[in-house]
Amino acid sequence: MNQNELKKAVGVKSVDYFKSDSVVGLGTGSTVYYMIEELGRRYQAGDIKNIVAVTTSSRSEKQAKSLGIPTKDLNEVDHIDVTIDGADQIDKNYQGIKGGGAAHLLEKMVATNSTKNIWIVDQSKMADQLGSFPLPLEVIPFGCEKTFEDLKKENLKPEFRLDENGKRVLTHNKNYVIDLKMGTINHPHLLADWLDHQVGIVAHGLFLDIVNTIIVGYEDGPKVIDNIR
Ligand SMILES: O=C[C@H](O)[C@H](O)[C@H](O)COP(=O)(O)O
Repeated sequence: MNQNELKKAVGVKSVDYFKSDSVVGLGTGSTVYYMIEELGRRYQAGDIKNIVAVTTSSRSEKQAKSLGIPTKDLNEVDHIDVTIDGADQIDKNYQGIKGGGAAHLLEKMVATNSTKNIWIVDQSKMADQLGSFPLPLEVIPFGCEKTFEDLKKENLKPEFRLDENGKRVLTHNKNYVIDLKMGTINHPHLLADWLDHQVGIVAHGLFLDIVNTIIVGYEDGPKVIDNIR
């Protein structure tokens, strides 16, 4: 199986966790794409009824709407029952890095308002330690060079994320993305705490103590890691 087939297998399987009469959270990314496609199929077939979806990007919102899945803003629901999202890297303690697609601010807000969080990944995302995947930050443009210098002083190896035209990538909220390319993150909680206290950083991609279930795509089929918390 190639990587896309592994992503599709976990995306399709994950929809078993969505139930009728619920509020569902839809993450972002190439793995989530397959999940939303399958959710649309089951919704149209009437196998899943009476749901409303809160999305984490305009991409996922557009896809959900194109399949007829009703959507609402996070402000319009009192909670989300189950959110299914992708991840960029997951360590042996099931902590994660997200934001490879620059959607981590909305994803974190949706995740922290969800009763249950499920991540769907192919096997290449599983690692002993976090950090070989660069850690994304969303930073406000105001004073961003100062923010950048502060990160540099801490030896966090910051780089502004650029698009194919060499322009700084803009997030949904028109902020910049800085990727930290420090290689290995030895103390994710300490780093998350420090980043949480930097004023110009709106969100970082460390998703710690959040996930409840992970579905990993292997050659011999998806494996579910359940009851993580
Ligand atoms: O910002 C993007 C999100 O955090 C994605 O969920 C993450 O990058 C994984 O995406 P993919 O399934 O495409 O690897």
